Amino acid sequence: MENVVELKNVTKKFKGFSVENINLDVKQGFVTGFIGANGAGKSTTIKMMMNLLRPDAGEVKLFGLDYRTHEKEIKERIGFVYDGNVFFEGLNLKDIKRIVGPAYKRWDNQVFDHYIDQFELPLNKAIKTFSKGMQMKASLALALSHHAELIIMDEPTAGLDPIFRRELLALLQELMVDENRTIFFSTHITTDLDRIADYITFIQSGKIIFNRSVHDVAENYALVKGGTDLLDRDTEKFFIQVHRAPTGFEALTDNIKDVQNTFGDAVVIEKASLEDIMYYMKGGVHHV
Ligand SMILES: Nc1ncnc2c1ncn2[C@@H]1O[C@H](COP(=O)(O)OP(=O)(O)OP(=O)(O)O)[C@@H](O)[C@H]1O
Repeated sequence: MENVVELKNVTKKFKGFSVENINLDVKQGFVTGFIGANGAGKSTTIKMMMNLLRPDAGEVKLFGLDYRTHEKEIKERIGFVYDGNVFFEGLNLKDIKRIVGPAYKRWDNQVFDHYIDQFELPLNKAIKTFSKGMQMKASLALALSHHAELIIMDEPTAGLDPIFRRELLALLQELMVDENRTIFFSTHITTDLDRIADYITFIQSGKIIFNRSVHDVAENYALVKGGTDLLDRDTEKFFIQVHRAPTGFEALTDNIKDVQNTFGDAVVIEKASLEDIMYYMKGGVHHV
């Protein structure tokens, strides 16, 4: 299986925060969702993928190529969507089409017009008058109009109303009919990922905790509920984090087999959602 993005031992240090020694492969032909708490390092990682930030150490490769020698070729093949305003504020979409289009070899006016129409965006109004959601749509229309193989998005659903959010997810699914296409996007709305993601990358405090298929995540993690009398030094080792309440405990495990063998019917084992996993792993992964 080919990787369209490869980060090898990538480190970026800021004052008070660093992305440490990240290794991350993004697989071609799949949708990967990038999750993590506020300030976990998602945007920093994405910026390094886009060469908007240079790592202090390590290697960043897109399509097996290095930005130092193939920047233009790499950028031709990526569609980038992010929250910040990428456009000159005074310009309208007609101007932007005229300016951005010729910069790409595979720019397709017809596709651009199609999305502008579908997203109901005005061509003649200055971008600065657009709402946040409209700006995101405009950014998306531009990213989709040059037949990009890899779509990288930093929180594309932020600021979108629930209806358009669903439409966007349906659109992304349609795009994936092209088997060579890859989508990598960060989000806080983990239910978006239930709909379309094949892989989940989870970052916490600048470290990649896992990069696994949705199936693997579902198979490996579970929520366990039971009476606190079941907990002792030995049994607590099965859990990543335990929350105690007067009515009993609730815990996340990545060791479902041992939990089943030890507790049998004395506990309830439930599917852990991505939110559950993020919540219980907050503050670091440590077996209690
Ligand atoms: N240019 C910079 N200079 C100094 N610190 C920075 C810089 N860019 C990011 N940081 C810090 O790095 C940390 C990670 O930020 P980042 O934007 O990557 O997080 P994130 O996971 O995208 O968060 P959010 O979900 O809130 O968007 C934060 O503590 C932020 O303050």
